[in-house]
Amino acid sequence: MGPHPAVAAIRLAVRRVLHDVLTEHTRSAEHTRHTPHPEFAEAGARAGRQRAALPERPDTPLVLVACSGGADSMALASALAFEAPKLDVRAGGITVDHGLQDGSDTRAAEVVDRLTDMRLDPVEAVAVQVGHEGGPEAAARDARYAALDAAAERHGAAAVLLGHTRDDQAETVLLGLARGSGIRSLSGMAAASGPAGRYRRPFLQLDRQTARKACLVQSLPVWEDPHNADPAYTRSRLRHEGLPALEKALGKGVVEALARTAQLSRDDADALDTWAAEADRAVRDDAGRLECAKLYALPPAVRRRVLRRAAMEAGSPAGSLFARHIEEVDRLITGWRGQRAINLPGRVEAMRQGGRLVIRQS
Ligand SMILES: Nc1ncnc2c1ncn2[C@@H]1O[C@H](COP(=O)(O)OP(=O)(O)OP(=O)(O)O)[C@@H](O)[C@H]1O
Repeated sequence: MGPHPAVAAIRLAVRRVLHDVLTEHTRSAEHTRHTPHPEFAEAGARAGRQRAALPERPDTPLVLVACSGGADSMALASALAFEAPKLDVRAGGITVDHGLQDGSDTRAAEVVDRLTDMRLDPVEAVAVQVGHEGGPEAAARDARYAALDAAAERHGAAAVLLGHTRDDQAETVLLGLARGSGIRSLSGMAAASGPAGRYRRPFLQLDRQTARKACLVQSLPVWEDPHNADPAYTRSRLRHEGLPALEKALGKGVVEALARTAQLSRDDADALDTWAAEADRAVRDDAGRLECAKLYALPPAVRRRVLRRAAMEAGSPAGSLFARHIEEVDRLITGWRGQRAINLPGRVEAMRQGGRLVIRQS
């Protein structure tokens, strides 16, 4: 008898990602072998040789699972532990202790024990200090990713797996929708993100229920994060009140539809970004200044992206540059009536000078 369908589903999802990681690892190992490091190349050329010996990369890549001890990431860890040895991939695990609840260190130690029992190696608990910037959720996330990045570097990991599910994706899409900031935020989380696509989300197409079921049938003890049920957190309210209400009103398929929206929006947003990068070159004069008449002729979605790029180039931080800022700059093009310079985050100002739009440090 084969594994329970839920277990088969989580394993398949992980196997697919491990295949990708392996393929990329092999490709980059080949590349490293055949492309001499600049220093070595120079020394080699001086010595009349084209290639210099380089330390070989280990042939078995390491994949780490980021595990909170919750159902999603425990299911992920179990699937990684099962699939990795079959593919000649090394598998390890990291749990982050945010230090936000009493006994969080004990819990982190328990997660370490469970991952070790699954024969993952290396396994590590990392304690972090959570600041306040951007609110409690954002601060914890920033601290967590910083710790995961550091762990990945320290261990030379080829990838770090995260347990986000289709339900998490649906929540992210709804949060983006409610922010009113365009299709990039509707595109939710990417299957691969972070430095060199380090973070992978094998369960992005899988529902949370399947991950839970897989833990249940494998008798994996899971920890319920009290924050996940805490109505003080926006995401928690969405999970426990918002989405169930939507499902009641619109039917059960809404989570799947929202996740599909994420994928479609991502493709659209990527296309528009590419288009905007091309338009950016086309709307500049010989001195590289933005020409208002050419900007005016662009479709609004492309023009706003060109303006956003220009503001960021001038030093506006992406995180504080909102749709309303860009709309105001856009009115210098589409609704010109002699407005004054517009202040943007990061001490950047946008103004119209003759037929040109100038965006610069104020
Ligand atoms: N404390 C932590 N240590 C390590 N990884 C974490 C931690 N918290 C979250 N993660 C990673 O980020 C993913 C998303 O976490 P989040 O808390 O947003 O979702 P979740 O649905 O509650 O996941 P889980 O059931 O695995 O806790 C987790 O699946 C896990 O891979």
